[in-house]
Amino acid sequence: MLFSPYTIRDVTFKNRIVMSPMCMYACDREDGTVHNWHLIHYATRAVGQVGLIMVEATAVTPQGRISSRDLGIWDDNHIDGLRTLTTLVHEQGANIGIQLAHAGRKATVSGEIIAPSPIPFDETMRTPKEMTKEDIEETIDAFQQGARRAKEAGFDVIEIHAAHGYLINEFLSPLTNKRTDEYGGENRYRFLSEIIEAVKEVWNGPLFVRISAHDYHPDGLTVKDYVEYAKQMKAQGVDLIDVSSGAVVPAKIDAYPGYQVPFAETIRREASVPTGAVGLITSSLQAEEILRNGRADLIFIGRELLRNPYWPKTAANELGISLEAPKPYVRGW
Ligand SMILES: Cc1cc2nc3c(=O)[nH]c(=O)nc-3n(C[C@H](O)[C@H](O)[C@H](O)COP(=O)(O)O)c2cc1C
Repeated sequence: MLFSPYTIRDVTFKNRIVMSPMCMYACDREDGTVHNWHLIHYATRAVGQVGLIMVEATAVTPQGRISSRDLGIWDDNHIDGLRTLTTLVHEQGANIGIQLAHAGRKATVSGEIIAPSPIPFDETMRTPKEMTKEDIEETIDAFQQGARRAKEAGFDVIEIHAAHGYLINEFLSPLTNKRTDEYGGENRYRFLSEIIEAVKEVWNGPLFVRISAHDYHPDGLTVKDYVEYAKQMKAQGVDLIDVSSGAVVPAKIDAYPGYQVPFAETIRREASVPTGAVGLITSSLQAEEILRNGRADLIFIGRELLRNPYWPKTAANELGISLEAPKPYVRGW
């Protein structure tokens, strides 16, 4: 299963292994352009036979960066570097996606930060400005422009980052969205819904959304709420939900191998939508179990792929599968 192809729309990934989006804070200037370092980092995982490389959270506005070293997609000047990246990864036989992101109240860049409501993340962070209707419209447009640039740069997949307490997640959760207008209360899903619509106007390829399926707070959301959100995403044409959890508010999370898989499984079963599982999945047998039991459709691997860019080869060896050598031919692969 782990090494069987998977097709979404017109794109077929050669296996079910996805490099989970991971910010590397590696831009050497503050303009968000791709650096040679990114080319080496991602292309190495493509040589390592990852099926789909998901590029890290990439900011749709300068103000939406987690840090000043984040990758950006807020300007047409970003397209060339991103196109070099997609070309290199394609040459090595992998698919490549990009995670479009806005950090909201968790942005650490200088200047004003924005959020649905003026509540800081914790006592160390600044109080964000409550977004006006105009801010909301501009941000939705920034996601659309980001999607257009991603298409021009040759990406195969777009993932909207709606997890980990960043801007979209802040709209979804009642802990961070105290608005009384049409984006609050019962309508906390509206902001994400309008972003999905805007992205789909310019993008008809595979569309993923990453969610945090649990707020780990007594007044926050749980996977039950996310099943309802997932049904709406599916109805809007989202192809796969990448299921993570937490970080809307500071919380202590009991993380153990595969701890988020039950969320991916529940959403897959109850919303009838493909899911990706992520979180301390480090062994091929664990990945096979998840896929064979229909708990998720794709396996997102994070830190294990930082430690071992050739993890798919390790996994294939464990499963007794021989992989085609990367090109040009690698002796002893
Ligand atoms: C250094 C680092 C950077 C990360 N950056 C992102 C990111 O840009 N977007 C995102 O959705 N998750 C991000 N994550 C979370 C990972 O994608 C993944 O969900 C998490 O590490 C759990 O998977 P793992 O146990 O396989 O590492 C990051 C994690 C790490 C360790």
